[in-house]
Amino acid sequence: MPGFIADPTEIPPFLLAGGRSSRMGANKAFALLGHERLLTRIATRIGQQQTIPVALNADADWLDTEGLRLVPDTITGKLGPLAGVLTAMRHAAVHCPHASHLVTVPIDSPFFPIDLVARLAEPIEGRDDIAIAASLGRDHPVFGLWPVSLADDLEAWLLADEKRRVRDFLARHLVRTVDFPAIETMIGPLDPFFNINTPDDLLDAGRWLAALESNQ
Ligand SMILES: Nc1nc2c(ncn2[C@@H]2O[C@H](COP(=O)(O)OP(=O)(O)OP(=O)(O)O)[C@@H](O)[C@H]2O)c(=O)[nH]1
Ligand SMILES: [Mg+2]
Repeated sequence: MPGFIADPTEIPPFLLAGGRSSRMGANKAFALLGHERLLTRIATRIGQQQTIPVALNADADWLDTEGLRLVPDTITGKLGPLAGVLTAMRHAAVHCPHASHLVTVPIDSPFFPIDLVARLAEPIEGRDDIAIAASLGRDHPVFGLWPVSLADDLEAWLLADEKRRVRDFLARHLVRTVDFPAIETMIGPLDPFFNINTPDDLLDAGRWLAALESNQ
């Protein structure tokens, strides 16, 4: 029996790339993993699960969006990933008026599960429920299903809460956490939400990619 979300493939997807990449020292979206940019890899990976084109949440001055629709933050000041989530909510409300939820993925986690959206949708029971991913005992709220209905609440909270900790926002709402297992590889278990922040992380990601490719 389908749950509240009848067809997860119809959830609009947003790629969060509005950060500063300060630890990387250069825009992470254009970093190469294997022969591919992170932007290409992540957009393809989330896009192949969804029927609605991927929107790119990034700064308004990006010239190279690989054909993705650019959706800059609706509030200024680089207020963190939830500013991207708010932007996605506002965009979905206008452009996908039938969607109760949208899905976000960050620009820097190249190995996320391909059944991400279907699994996040399973526990949603109502229009105001949030679902986030977890693995190995850690939450990854940048991988989330977010209700369009929470836009005003999120905007008010972002403007009022100086710390803007994601977990403090989540504590105000009903959150379903979906746990994903590690991926077994020749060089050990890989966290599916392995996240690239630094040049060293990018090198590690290259090793994980090679290990995954030899799995196949
Ligand atoms: N829209 C938007 N997205 C953000 C913002 N800050 C971070 N993000 C995104 O949230 C995700 C996780 O952020 P981080 O891993 O800290 O990436 P980052 O902020 O670019 O990198 P650092 O500057 O090194 O912290 C990434 O996909 C970022 O692009 C923001 O102010 N606005
Ligand atoms: Mg950051």
